[in-house]
Amino acid sequence: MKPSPTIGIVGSAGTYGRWLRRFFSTHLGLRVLGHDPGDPDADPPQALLDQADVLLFATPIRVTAALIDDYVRMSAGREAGKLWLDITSIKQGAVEAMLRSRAEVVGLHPMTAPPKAPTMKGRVLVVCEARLDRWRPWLRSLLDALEGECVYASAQRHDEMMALVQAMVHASHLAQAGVLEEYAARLGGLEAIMPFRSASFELDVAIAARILSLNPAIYEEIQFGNTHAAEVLDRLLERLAELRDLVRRGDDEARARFRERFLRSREGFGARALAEGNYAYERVGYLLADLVGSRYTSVHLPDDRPGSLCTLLHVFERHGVSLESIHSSRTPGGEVHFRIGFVRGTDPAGLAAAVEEIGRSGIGRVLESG
Ligand SMILES: NC(=O)c1ccc[n+]([C@@H]2O[C@H](COP(=O)([O-])OP(=O)(O)OC[C@H]3O[C@@H](n4cnc5c(N)ncnc54)[C@H](O)[C@@H]3O)[C@@H](O)[C@H]2O)c1
Ligand SMILES: O=C(O)C(=O)C[C@]1(C(=O)O)C=C[C@@H](O)C=C1
Repeated sequence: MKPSPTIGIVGSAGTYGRWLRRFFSTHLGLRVLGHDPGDPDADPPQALLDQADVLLFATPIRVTAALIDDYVRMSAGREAGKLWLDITSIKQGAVEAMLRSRAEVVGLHPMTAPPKAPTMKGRVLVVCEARLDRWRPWLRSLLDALEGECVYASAQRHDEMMALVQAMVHASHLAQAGVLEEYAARLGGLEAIMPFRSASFELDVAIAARILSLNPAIYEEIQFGNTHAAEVLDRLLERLAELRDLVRRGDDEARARFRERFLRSREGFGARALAEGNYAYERVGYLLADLVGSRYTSVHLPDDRPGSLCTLLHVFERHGVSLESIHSSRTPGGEVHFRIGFVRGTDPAGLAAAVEEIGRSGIGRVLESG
């Protein structure tokens, strides 16, 4: 095992492949080779098999196990002593295929689309250690550098969990999106419904929109490629059908049954999960409320040093502008920015002067102001 291994990424031109290439080369300073039929300048598979100490598969779920089998055949034993990784959303097929090689094998699953940030800080990363020995210290250093919240599981347990965490969640939101589409003609589309939103509705629509915006092949495969998904969908459908039947019946007995069968889930959740979930919801609710506030300024601070936020806030203080909220986020390009909300009745002239000073002095770059 080398301290600075060469990385080979299969699927290097894909959404995650590109993020990983940047992570390994820029963040870790490692040499990276990549193969992808979508990139005419990519390295041939043989170069990866010859030169890469760590081979990582970041390819479409549906083809990954068969592709790994091809690499096992092409590698013909050269992989002994090396480390093979994959990031497929369904782990059993890919991990079993990698185990047919002679390499050490770890399956990874980032529980997020590629972040705008350079690492996985704050995101969950599932780690399936299938055959790990000499590469263990390097894997540890990789996981540390990724800064994700690691959870360890066998590939089978991962897939069982994902039937709940992904297949059920995606299916429920895709079903909601379909119902909203059906009602759209009568009610005037989502634009007509949104003004009536609750925070729950807004979040559910955001989740559906997120799913519908990302790679459709991933969402298809998470339903069709996870052998545990159909059973979870059966359970979900049974619950919904039972609820529908009770609501149609509508008598006191049906209501009592609803309370017992549905609202009693609070006991199953347990006091702690209820309290934590409820608190998380409230925090997100405040965040959503802050983000729709119409008096705000979004500022990127180019000078990443202690005290630069304080300097920015002093500008508002000097111009007599009171802040109501402040949140950090990232632009689609990945730049950290602060969205600052102002109290009702803020003097527009004072605010304009503060915004002007921030831009002119170079303290920050004003991205948006409302
Ligand atoms: N995007 C996400 O949100 C996300 C999150 C977690 C895990 N994943 C997993 O990451 C993997 C890649 O997802 P993605 O979103 O980057 O998909 P993608 O479609 O953007 O990228 C896949 C890449 O694989 C390439 N490819 C196809 N066949 C190949 C072959 N024979 N050899 C080499 N490359 C080949 C494609 O040309 C493409 O560039 C999937 O297994 C997915 O489950 C994705
Ligand atoms: O949209 C996101 O950032 C996601 O979390 C994507 C998501 C998910 O919806 O579960 C989708 C596929 C990946 O396997 C991991 C996570």
